[in-house]
Amino acid sequence: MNHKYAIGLDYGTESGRAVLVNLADGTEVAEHVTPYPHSVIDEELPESGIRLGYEWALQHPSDYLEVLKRSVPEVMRASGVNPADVIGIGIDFTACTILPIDGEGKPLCWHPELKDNPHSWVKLWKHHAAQEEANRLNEIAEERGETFLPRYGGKISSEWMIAKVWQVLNEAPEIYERTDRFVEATDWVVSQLTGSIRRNSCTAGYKSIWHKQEGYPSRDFFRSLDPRLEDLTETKLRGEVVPLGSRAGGLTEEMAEALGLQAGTAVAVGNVDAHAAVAGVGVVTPGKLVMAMGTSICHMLLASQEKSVEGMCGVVEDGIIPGYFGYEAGQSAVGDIFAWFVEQGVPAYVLEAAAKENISVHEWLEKRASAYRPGETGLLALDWWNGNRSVLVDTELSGLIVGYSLLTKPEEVYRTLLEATAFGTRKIVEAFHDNGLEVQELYACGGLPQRNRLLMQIYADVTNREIKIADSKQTPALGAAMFGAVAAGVENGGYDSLVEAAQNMARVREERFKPIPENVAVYNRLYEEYNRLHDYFGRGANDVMKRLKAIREEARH
Ligand SMILES: Nc1ncnc2c1ncn2[C@@H]1O[C@H](COP(=O)(O)OP(=O)(O)O)[C@@H](O)[C@H]1O
Ligand SMILES: O=C(CO)[C@@H](O)[C@@H](O)COP(=O)(O)O
Repeated sequence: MNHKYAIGLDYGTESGRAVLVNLADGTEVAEHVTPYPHSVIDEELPESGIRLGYEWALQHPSDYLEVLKRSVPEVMRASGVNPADVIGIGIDFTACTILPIDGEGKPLCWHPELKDNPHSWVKLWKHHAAQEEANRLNEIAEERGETFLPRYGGKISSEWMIAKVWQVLNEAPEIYERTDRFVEATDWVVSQLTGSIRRNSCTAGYKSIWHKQEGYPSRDFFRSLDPRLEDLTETKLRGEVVPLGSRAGGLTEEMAEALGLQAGTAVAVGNVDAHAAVAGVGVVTPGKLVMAMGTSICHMLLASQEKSVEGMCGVVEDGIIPGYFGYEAGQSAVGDIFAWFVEQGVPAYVLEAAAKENISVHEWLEKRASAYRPGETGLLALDWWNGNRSVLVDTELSGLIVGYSLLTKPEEVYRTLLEATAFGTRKIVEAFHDNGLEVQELYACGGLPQRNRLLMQIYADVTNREIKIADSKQTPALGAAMFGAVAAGVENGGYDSLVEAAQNMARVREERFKPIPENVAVYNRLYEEYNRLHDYFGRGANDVMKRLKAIREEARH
């Protein structure tokens, strides 16, 4: 039998990977990861060493091309598959990760005369320096009674397109002026493959306030933000918005040669990592919440109706799986918090003990932390090390741990951080469920479920729900490959619809994490305490976290 294949390209926060997938059953035939040579640029610009502000997070667009040029030929070489049998390519990316480009599609930071200006670079999803713009945008939208606000849980995030673009305008008007278009990185990479820019409906909907029926907010709204933004959507955000699952174009001759594929191979319109993962775990119906668990968590849910839910990131028609309203919520740091603790918070004896046992520090801490019963540490944390995405939508909030004593051990703190992120997820699950969007079961994918069993048991206990785990280690890439297969179409050996692709290609593991009743009971009590802290520090009763940030800013200048 002559098998057909698609390549899924998954662009994460630290690295990008290519996965070659057999379209008959979703088998991942070969995969290759390329760490971004410049990683996350959050302290100083490459070469010039120009210092960046506190909440900045940039990337180098050349790193994205490096992923294509290293990882695609590598999966082709390793698999030995004939390029003629690779019929589609799909891409998923972190979002909202944006860059300013010139009229030829070239990133502004590639221009020697602009590269020393930090605003000419890619702003990564976790760039949080546009909070002032986001606050102002939300105030104005609320005053004007803008109807788009409820679709975004009442607040537009500083992580998203309009706040980031407005920051460029405020702080570097010359860069704004030179920008022909601001584009999502996912659309830019697709344009590098096909030769033309097509904006995808997913990032347009979730991150750029675009609506299938209503389009972008009015000129009047943008003028009320800043008269210079009045024509933003017709100029620097211009471009047809194309539904997810469509074909963006065919691979150019030049790219085909560089990647070892055939020119004309179907390329799907860009997608978001977490969103591609929903198809990747085979969820194509309502009631199943998918958690893409990595440096952050994105929570995705399908429904047949549009409802308002506090603090959700957005509801977009056809935004995840065509035919449904797709809901997204999230936590802006999860694995990142554990990484922070491992890198900054553990004493030397832990590092030595882990090295002696030949396991990672995470594994060492997990093993020790597993010996504790829920509640036994006496500690409780608020998981806001990178602000709060849902349900408070406030990047100015920060982390907190209560209950330290002279006896507190590193593994207890680690366990507390795992638990805090689980409480953050429960808050999101309840926000959906209490607003009439039922959440019956949880599906988990991403790097964390594969690496930390204690974490997954805690999530099952805290949410009191069974969790199914994706079989694939590369679920977003598998999902992206499905979009590639749909872009190619059944006539080329692909699929007619995403539902069909998911039915044939997606898998979850047999093993499930089930809630343990006695743990659930203790976590219910701890969650009440979490909720009290959450509302006290997060809803204005005590803005100490914001005051501390303001004092820090003053001290730094
Ligand atoms: N054993 C572990 N337990 C908990 N977290 C871990 C473990 N190993 C790695 N991590 C965290 O996983 C995160 C990376 O997740 P991954 O899904 O691979 O990346 P991304 O979110 O960039 O796609 C990092 O933040 C890291 O701290
Ligand atoms: O916000 C989104 C999607 O909307 C993510 O791209 C962002 O949180 C980054 O995800 P990762 O943690 O890198 O998987």
